[in-house]
Amino acid sequence: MDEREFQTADGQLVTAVTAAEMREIDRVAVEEFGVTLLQMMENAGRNLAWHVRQVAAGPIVVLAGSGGNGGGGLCSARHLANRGKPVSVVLDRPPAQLEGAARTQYETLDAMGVPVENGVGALLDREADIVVDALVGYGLAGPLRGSAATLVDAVADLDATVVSLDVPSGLDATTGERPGSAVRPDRVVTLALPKTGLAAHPGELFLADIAIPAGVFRSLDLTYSNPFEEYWVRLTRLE
Ligand SMILES: NC(=O)C1=CN([C@@H]2O[C@H](COP(=O)(O)OP(=O)(O)OC[C@H]3O[C@@H](n4cnc5c(N)ncnc54)[C@H](O)[C@@H]3O)[C@@H](O)[C@H]2O)[C@@H](O)CC1
Ligand SMILES: [K+]
Repeated sequence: MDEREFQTADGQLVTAVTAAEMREIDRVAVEEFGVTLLQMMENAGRNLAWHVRQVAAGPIVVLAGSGGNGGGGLCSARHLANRGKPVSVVLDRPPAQLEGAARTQYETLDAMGVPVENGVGALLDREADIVVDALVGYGLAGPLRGSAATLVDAVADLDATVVSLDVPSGLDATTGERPGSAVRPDRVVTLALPKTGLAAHPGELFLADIAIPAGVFRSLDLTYSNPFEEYWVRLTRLE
């Protein structure tokens, strides 16, 4: 497989990475370049919110897990609420079980009065023109389980436009396999570099800038030149 799996509209090649490589990029960004997770997440959430606003008007439901992916989704809910968009959140677990960055994002939403509930009943109770899928990203371990799986199965029965953050929840970011239930989104907003598992994604794919310095990629021997004129760029599979 050609590691430069994707290209921008003007033909620039963009290297795709595995989950392990992306985890290492994140680690080096934080530990060696001093970029914090919350800084990257703010860029992820702001970019994601912009894309959500492009796909439709109407009620938005953000599905969020407890990891970095969920944190990015929760951050996008803040940006959407700040613009007066009708947004609510459904978590895959009770808020008391959130930790770290996802907890930080949740507490801000709670202070803002953005509705946050958990479980599939909360999703089915809501009108959703747009579903933001931020349950699981490259941290997927095995087939989707529990409440995340139930939520993903319920999304398949909704007549809503679905935007996934980074990778569709349930999809293996490296191989593209679906070991169990998985979201089938209309649009994916992937972060920093596309993931190898997105090669077969049939919908729209956008790459969002989370402001990782080029030196991070180069220190890991990845071919990289900044593809961003704005804060995101459309990608297509390299034929
Ligand atoms: N630079 C970074 O590190 C950033 C990462 N971000 C996002 O964070 C993600 C990586 O974060 P994490 O490493 O925390 O991992 P994830 O958030 O991708 O996955 C961890 C979460 O998924 C759940 N999970 C994993 N496997 C599951 C399964 N089989 N069934 C049900 N639930 C399952 C875990 O319980 C946990 O809630 C990326 O995909 C990216 O979208 C962004 O939010 C911003 C910046
Ligand atoms: K996701």
